[in-house]
Amino acid sequence: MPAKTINGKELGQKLREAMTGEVTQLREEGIVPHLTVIIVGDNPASKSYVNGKKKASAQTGISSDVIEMPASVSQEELLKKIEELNNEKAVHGILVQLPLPDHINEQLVIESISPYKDVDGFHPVNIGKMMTGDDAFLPCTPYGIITMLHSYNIPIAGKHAVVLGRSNIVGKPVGQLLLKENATVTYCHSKTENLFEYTRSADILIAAIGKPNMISGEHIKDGAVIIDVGINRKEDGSLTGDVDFSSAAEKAAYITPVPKGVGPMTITMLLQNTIKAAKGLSHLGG
Ligand SMILES: Nc1nc2c(c(=O)[nH]1)N[C@@H](CN(C=O)c1ccc(C(=O)N[C@@H](CCC(=O)O)C(=O)O)cc1)CN2
Repeated sequence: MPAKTINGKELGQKLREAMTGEVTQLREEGIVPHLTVIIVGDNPASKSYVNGKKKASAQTGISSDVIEMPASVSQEELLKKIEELNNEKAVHGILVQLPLPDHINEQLVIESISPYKDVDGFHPVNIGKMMTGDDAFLPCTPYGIITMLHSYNIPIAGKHAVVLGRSNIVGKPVGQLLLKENATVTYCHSKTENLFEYTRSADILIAAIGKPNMISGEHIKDGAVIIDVGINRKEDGSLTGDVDFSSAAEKAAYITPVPKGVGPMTITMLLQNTIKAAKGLSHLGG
């Protein structure tokens, strides 16, 4: 039987509608959740993601603004702006769109954002809390993936989850979140030998390697759950994932498409984190 498609666009939309109620409630209490996004340079993909964040915020009743800085901005100037936003009471969430130009130390920038306003969930304090299972801002893409699995009632406990990729923003954290849900987790990466032996043993396969169509039906187990995090742009401008959708869908039980799979969930979970930040900071008197 062909796989069920996990529609991240539809699910994201449904969750955003539910969030509208939460935001209305906060506004009635005098708290207007506010997200500030900083974008450096003019990478077209980054611009389009930032636009998506702005639109989705407005749709949910979250106020937002975008600070555009030229690619030539100094690291010092960027850090100074973040410091100002850390001290601005009306700003609940701060997000610096990645990637940054080469002359800027990305990790330093991430660490300069207050952990209370780190709605991307990239700050080491939030990463550490996520690892220990404490309350934290979760990185949006991994958070979106776990939300998808829960929403489709896909069992995780006891399953073999194989994560392809070890980036700080997707691979490493999604493995941790799956472990927290009692999956047995294997990380694979560019140096993994006999990679397809692992992919074929996965009950849940997370493909986050950035190689178009690297995984196809022959590389997966019957009845597996396939989560495709790859966003690869083809020459004609269209998008393709790390998974060859049609051959994988013949064998899988569930599969996410690209587009309309994981991507829209990333933005949805950012909104959820911004609401959380607004609630948390208001309790701290901010
Ligand atoms: N500060 C951050 N930078 C980046 C993050 C992040 O979470 N925080 N993630 C990615 C980019 N990203 C969000 O910023 C993102 C990527 C893709 C989508 C999305 O909805 N994709 C659509 C397709 C859109 C298109 O046509 O290009 C989909 O998959 O359906 C949303 C957000 C790197 N940087």
